[in-house]
Amino acid sequence: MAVYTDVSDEALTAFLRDYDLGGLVAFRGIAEGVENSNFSLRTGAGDFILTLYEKRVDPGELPWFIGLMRHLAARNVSCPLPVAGRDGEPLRVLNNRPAAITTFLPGVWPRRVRPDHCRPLGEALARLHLAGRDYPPERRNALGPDSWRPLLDRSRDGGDAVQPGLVAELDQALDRILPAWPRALPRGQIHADLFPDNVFFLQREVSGLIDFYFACTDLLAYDLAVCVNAWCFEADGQFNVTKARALVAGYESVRPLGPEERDALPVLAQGSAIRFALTRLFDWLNTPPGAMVTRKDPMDYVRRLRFHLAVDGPEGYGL
Ligand SMILES: Nc1ncnc2c1ncn2[C@@H]1O[C@H](COP(=O)(O)OP(=O)(O)O)[C@@H](O)[C@H]1O
Ligand SMILES: N[C@@H](CCOP(=O)(O)O)C(=O)O
Repeated sequence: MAVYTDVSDEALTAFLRDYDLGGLVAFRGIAEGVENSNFSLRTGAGDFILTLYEKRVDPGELPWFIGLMRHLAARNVSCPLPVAGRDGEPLRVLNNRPAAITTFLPGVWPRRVRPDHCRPLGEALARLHLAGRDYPPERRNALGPDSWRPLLDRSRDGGDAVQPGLVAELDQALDRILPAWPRALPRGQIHADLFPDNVFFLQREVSGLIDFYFACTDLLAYDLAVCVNAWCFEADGQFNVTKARALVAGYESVRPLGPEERDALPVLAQGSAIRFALTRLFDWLNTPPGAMVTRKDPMDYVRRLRFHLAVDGPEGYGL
């Protein structure tokens, strides 16, 4: 997480009076992350995470996210469990922001992804998809294909300063991706942002999945394509086929892909790459000065996009 909104000790102490968590013991902002303000919190009852929801989270949708995390946790997916206040309500307001306390998950996210992270990741992703099947409420993917051109429009003015010709390149990619986008693949609840910094490991096994605030109801195989992008490229931009094979094998050991899902992987990976290129580009141009946040380079995802646009079929991913 980042910290966009500061919280004073006094405000936090008053906030905690609505919970049965004992007194405040320690509290600090977490610099990692991009979207919301997060704090690590220790009280008499143990360790927790305090989240203040920021710009991209619609407060009206928070009950959907809270409900999904509760649903998944009840089905043995290790994810943050929202903690209710004394009135039974997990969602409150702090410093004029919607806020929630969730359980702290043990584990460490991989700073350097190895092939042996990818199989357990694939298994965990597929388990999440299966556990989400009986969570009935739907949430539209606000960062799905219909949002990509409008998102690019919002970066049209500054985009070419990041790299000359970038806006035209992204326009052309959208001209190709949008008409080819598959609409009839299996759908369900997806995480939609399962990057390494959202997956904790302990002793080579996945110990926790965090950051469900992009989760939505969309194509299950799109979630796998997000992971191909986030886990299967090296720092120098090279695609690592061994990681991709391990990721897909782990996924299929729990939920086999249909042939139409495999065939769609290239376009799903193109779409996922442009989605992250576009949000990173927007943030690159619009992050408020002084925010405790590290901007992410949109070009990392433009380079992945170029790779996927050159792939013909699932064979390009070693499948
Ligand atoms: N439930 C949790 N348990 C342990 N650490 C957490 C938890 N939630 C968040 N964190 C810490 O906060 C960091 C950023 O969280 P994240 O949800 O990715 O933020 P953002 O939504 O801003 O991207 C994580 O890398 C981790 O260090
Ligand atoms: N994963 C996204 C940014 C969202 O940040 P997260 O910390 O919520 O995962 C990216 O890398 O562009």
